[in-house]
Amino acid sequence: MIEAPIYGLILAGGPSTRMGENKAELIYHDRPQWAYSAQLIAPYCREVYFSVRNDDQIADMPAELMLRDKPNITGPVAGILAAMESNERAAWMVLGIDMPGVDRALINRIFRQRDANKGVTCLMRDGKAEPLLSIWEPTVRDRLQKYASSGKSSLRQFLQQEDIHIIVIDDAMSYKLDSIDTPEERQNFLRKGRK
Ligand SMILES: Nc1nc2c(ncn2[C@@H]2O[C@H](COP(=O)(O)OP(=O)(O)OP(=O)(O)O)[C@@H](O)[C@H]2O)c(=O)[nH]1
Repeated sequence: MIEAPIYGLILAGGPSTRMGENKAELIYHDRPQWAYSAQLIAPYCREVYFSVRNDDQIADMPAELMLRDKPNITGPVAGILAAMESNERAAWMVLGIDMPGVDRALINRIFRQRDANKGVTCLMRDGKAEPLLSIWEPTVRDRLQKYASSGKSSLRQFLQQEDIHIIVIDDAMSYKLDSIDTPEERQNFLRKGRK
């Protein structure tokens, strides 16, 4: 089987309500998190795009790299579907914008252990699949479209009904996948590298 080429998708379309400022623009590693996330996955991807709800959401982000959400769908599903429909032959490596603990070792692991025969390759921690660091194959598109058009928007729920490839993360490393959603979690992360 010929594996689909991987493109990158940084999910950056959330309203960041709990943080109170756009999580994509926060500085963690000496640069805005959108730029850091893209640099992290770029070596594994043909191109990296940013998934946004509208064009003017994030300062300094190159407009030609923004992929707008599919209308009438809410949440990250709208971004993943828009990407899958923009290039139907691509596999998409998806990374949430609010996971500053994700490092090259984790990206390398999912890339190397990808199973393109399954619809989605996903990391798992604490017994749960983590949809915000995952690889989506083109074969899953139709089912995701149907799922979204029935009004559902939970990525985790979608993954539960799919035959996915799971990569289990060691308990000691699972904190790296934490999303940093509040100012308090951010302060902790900046102080001690975890929330
Ligand atoms: N493209 C796109 N990405 C989204 C959308 N909603 C959330 N995301 C992304 O999905 C990831 C997880 O988002 P959440 O933490 O659930 O939501 P959030 O807006 O970031 O934060 P809250 O408003 O505080 O819940 C982040 O990378 C978000 O940028 C959306 O409607 N469109």
